[in-house]
Amino acid sequence: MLKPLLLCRGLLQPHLPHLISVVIRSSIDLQVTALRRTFCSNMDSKIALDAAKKLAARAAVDQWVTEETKVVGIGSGSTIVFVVDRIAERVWKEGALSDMICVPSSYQARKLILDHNLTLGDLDRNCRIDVYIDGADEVDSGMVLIKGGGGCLMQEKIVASCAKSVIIIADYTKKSLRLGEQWCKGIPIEVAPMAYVPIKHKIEELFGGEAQLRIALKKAGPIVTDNGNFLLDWRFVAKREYNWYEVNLAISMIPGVLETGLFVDMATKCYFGMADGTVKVQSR
Ligand SMILES: O=C[C@H](O)[C@H](O)[C@H](O)COP(=O)(O)O
Repeated sequence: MLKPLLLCRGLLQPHLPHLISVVIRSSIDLQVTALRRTFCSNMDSKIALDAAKKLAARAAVDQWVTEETKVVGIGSGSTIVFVVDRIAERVWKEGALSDMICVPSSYQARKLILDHNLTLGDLDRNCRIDVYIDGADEVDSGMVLIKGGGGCLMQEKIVASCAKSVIIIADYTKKSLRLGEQWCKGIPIEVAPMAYVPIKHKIEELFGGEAQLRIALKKAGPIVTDNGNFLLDWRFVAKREYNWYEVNLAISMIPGVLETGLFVDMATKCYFGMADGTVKVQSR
């Protein structure tokens, strides 16, 4: 029994370095193929999602930004980029909307407006907004929104509150029946930095779940919003029935809370770009 084994070892020994390198190489090849596949499927889904966002943005702008629109509020995030692109196309290629003013809801929105050579406004001079357009992280069947996934919510809510109509644009992954079905990162809450610990405990005591300070990826420490504040992401209890109007009110009343990412009774219509190339419109 031992003899054939020893014989086999003796035969294999000179080839061992080559065999080891073949095994390592094929394992690396397998990993590279797996990575390439993940990258390609991520790219595919990014392309599909961007196409859906673009569809929704175009439909919303074409329907809501007309010659009668004098002031438009510009939201923040990745979807709003397609909105500003379409507005700029209408202004610069189609010669439309010549005296329309854009009011930003964030540093990013301000930059988008300036980069597209659109007219920049502000709430001091333009506090009556015809239409506010923005993205959302999730929209439930009652059109309650979660916003702030990208760190912007306070200025968004302020600008939206000055608008006659609030139009939400999103890809199909944002549409859900209940909050938390699609968006699992929690409800963002903007808080005064000195108060984030007591606020965290109060929210958890009142409504369960866990509120976590949002930590920056490329900076040691927390994310700081455009307004110099911190963000808590409150992961609520998925199975619990919440009355979002009351939850929003109660959290807003906690000293140090500056704004919540819960937008209740604000959206007029939501435009969802769907995977099949259509646009679904949801009304309140
Ligand atoms: O903080 C960001 C804003 O509330 C965005 O509007 C929201 O996160 C949706 O962003 P996106 O269009 O990138 O999905």
